[in-house]
Amino acid sequence: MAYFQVEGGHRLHGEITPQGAKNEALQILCATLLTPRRVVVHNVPRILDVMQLIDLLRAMGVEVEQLADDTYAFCAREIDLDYLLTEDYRRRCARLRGSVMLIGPLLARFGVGYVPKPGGDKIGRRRLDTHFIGFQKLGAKFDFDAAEEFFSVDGKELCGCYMLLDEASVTGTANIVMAAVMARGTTTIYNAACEPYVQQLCRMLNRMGARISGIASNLLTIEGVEALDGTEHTLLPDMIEVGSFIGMAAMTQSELRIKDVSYADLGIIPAQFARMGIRFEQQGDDIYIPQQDHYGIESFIDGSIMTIADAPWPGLTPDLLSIFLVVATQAKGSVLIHQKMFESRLFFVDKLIDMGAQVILCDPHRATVIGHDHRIRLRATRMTSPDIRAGVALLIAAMSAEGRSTIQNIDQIDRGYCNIDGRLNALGARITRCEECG
Ligand SMILES: CC(=O)N[C@H]1[C@@H](OP(=O)(O)OP(=O)(O)OC[C@H]2O[C@@H](n3ccc(=O)[nH]c3=O)[C@H](O)[C@@H]2O)O[C@H](CO)[C@@H](O)[C@@H]1O
Ligand SMILES: C=C(OP(=O)(O)O)C(=O)O
Repeated sequence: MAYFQVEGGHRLHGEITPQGAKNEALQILCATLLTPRRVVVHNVPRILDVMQLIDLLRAMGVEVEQLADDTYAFCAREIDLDYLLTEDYRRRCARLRGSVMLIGPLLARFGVGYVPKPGGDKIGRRRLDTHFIGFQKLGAKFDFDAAEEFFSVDGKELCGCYMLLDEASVTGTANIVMAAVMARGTTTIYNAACEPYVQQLCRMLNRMGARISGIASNLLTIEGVEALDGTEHTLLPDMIEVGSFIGMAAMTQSELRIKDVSYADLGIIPAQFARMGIRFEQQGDDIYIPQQDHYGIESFIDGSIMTIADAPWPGLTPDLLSIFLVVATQAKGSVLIHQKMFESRLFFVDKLIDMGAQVILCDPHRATVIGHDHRIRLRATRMTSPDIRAGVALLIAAMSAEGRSTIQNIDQIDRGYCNIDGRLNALGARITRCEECG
């Protein structure tokens, strides 16, 4: 199993371009199943989750052609529906969360969809009720084989309707939208997730001939059409990578330019880093972070300790809270990190505590961090990456620490960050990828 050895204490300098967005890529690649025509996707990140989904599509019968380093053409002329009942399909789906979004397009186009319990980060309960209640509202029959952990939906004639989602699930909204684009009549989805990646999906579907309005709001209206055409689509830069790099620059006291971030799509993320006291400038579509010896966390106006909490878009994405937490360990001041959506995502703080960080895990959802203001450095240690974002948070901690740290289970990091060691070493980091057990 591969691991990283990280020599801490080296400042970064230079510029870095974020990869295409992982979570958008997973939606967009699934949407290629909606048409027998060719769909070309640009800015595809070479990360484990995306490569595994591409392989899975290929195994289902999709013709996949790599046109350039980051550009792929997909043509789902024929799909082998029998393959969906094989052990190989189950095994591949179980490797990533995004596989759950195969079911909406399959249902729309072929009247059936199957998916085993999808993979992804083990960060707490990750229910799929929203997805399947939505399909049922459209008229599909739903079955869950609890012993096999296998979901099936069946519905040859989907019918548009009004639905109020029980939660603004990101993949749930994407899945239901994809199922509804070719349903008969009009579907209205209230309490829809509206983050930029869902917006991007809806815009791509409209370019393919779908009729979706209300994009960027939580009320989507979809008028069903007979069939969809091919298109070309470019993925947005990954906002979680952008946030990870802002945090990394602050924590390692580095000067960094993050190129082409699509600033308008970052929502509240820059403002939240500013509240941590991190200075940066928007320059064109870049974010420039000057070298800073100290950053001080703001208090609330009434003087109380600030809370950084996640919320459905346009609130702060839960995927950045691990980064905020690690950055706070070297800030001046205190902050409460409140991870509301996932209940098992903060346990990695034990490792930060081993490294000398002042963190109190109040309960599985909340941690209080008292920053060292760079007066005490973290100590290197040996750790394991429990999930993709905690993995990068630990990498940031190791890069700022005194001495040489080891991070195991880096497959978790590779799931979502493309060649992270190579790209950071080009900026002055000292990360060595080792292939055997360390
Ligand atoms: C492949 C992919 O795109 N994964 C992302 C997607 O996962 P995913 O689509 O699986 O996440 P959901 O949006 O369904 O829900 C995330 C968690 O938040 C809870 N929840 C959600 C909405 C809400 O209004 N209230 C609430 O409590 C859910 O119960 C669940 O525990 O969105 C998550 C939330 O941004 C991100 O962390 C994941 O990186
Ligand atoms: C939770 C995440 O991913 P996934 O939904 O793919 O597990 C993430 O990207 O932070």
